[in-house]
Amino acid sequence: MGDPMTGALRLRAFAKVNYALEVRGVRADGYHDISTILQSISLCDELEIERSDEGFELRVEPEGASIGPNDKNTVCLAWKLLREATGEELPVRVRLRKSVPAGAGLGGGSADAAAALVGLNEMFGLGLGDGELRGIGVRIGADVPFCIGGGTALGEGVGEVLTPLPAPPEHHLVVAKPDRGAETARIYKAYDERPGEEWPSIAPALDALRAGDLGGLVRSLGNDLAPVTETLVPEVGELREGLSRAGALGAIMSGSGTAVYGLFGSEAAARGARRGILAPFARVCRPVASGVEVLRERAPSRASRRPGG
Ligand SMILES: C[C@@](CO)(OP(=O)(O)O)[C@H](O)COP(=O)(O)OP(=O)(O)OC[C@H]1O[C@@H](n2ccc(N)nc2=O)[C@H](O)[C@@H]1O
Ligand SMILES: Nc1ncnc2c1ncn2[C@@H]1O[C@H](COP(=O)(O)OP(=O)(O)O)[C@@H](O)[C@H]1O
Repeated sequence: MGDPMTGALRLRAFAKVNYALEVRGVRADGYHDISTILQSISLCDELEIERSDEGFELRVEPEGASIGPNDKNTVCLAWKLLREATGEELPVRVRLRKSVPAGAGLGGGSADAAAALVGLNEMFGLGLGDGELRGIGVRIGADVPFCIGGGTALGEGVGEVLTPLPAPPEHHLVVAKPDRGAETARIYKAYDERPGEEWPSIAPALDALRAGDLGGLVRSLGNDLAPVTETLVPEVGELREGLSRAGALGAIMSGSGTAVYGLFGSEAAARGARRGILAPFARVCRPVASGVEVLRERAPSRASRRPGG
């Protein structure tokens, strides 16, 4: 449990990629049952949560980051749900520094919600376990439960039934995104309307991870949603081909897109390839073992302490 007197917390909220994603069927509520292998990556947003006297205040940086209104922000939704679940006031000011592009399939909004849940739980000494946080998180988005723990995991159900997997063999990624994004709901809907021709199964990717076989993982990268997004946003396919030409061992779209990533055996190879990628967003990343990292705790200033808090 965290120190209830903690005045401010800084957290990293790590993005994710999907090494493999298989859509298994549609449920009565319109959501899709999937099997997916999720991996946290070093690309991250940063949150600074500071105690205040009352209510909730959010400042998003850089200003003009097009992620919608503050009251719909996943950080605000996390705060509201946690307040409801615990009956505590949780007065805070949050600064959210975005680096993860939105509409990318990199789970940035989900990661921010996960970091807010973990941070508020710690700051206010709420004592909720990971299972309870995941139960709140799934009400914000299907990827939030994964982002709370992060690392490498198999996601089933709508992505919230999680089984930890071994960390992947060492590699680096170049993650790139065209200007246009994709809306997850629209991509799943277009998937339903599209005739057959699915990529077979995540099983070989699971075997490769369990065997620590990078070549096997590269050969079994796959995503049922990729052909759908690539039809709607042709730049996605062009970027994927660009990454392959630049020397990626394998390249595939993440989640519902429009980000694409390539796998490389070394950081030097990834950096070399990135220089040749003409995309508005292109970063070299590595896999990381957690979804949220608490960076440092600062002693509370007198002004920010609640009486008796
Ligand atoms: C495709 C994936 C793969 O990891 O990631 P992203 O591309 O979003 O990062 C996930 O399945 C997305 O998870 P997430 O983005 O959290 O989804 P949510 O906000 O819960 O849902 C947005 C919308 O997508 C559709 N949806 C989402 C998850 C799922 N298993 N089936 C669905 O049909 C629903 O129409 C839902 O209203
Ligand atoms: N903190 C947030 N960061 C990013 N997007 C957010 C956030 N809060 C709400 N959103 C909204 O959610 C949408 C999807 O979030 P995003 O991080 O892009 O997820 P995806 O992994 O589906 O690409 C965004 O386009 C934006 O409108």
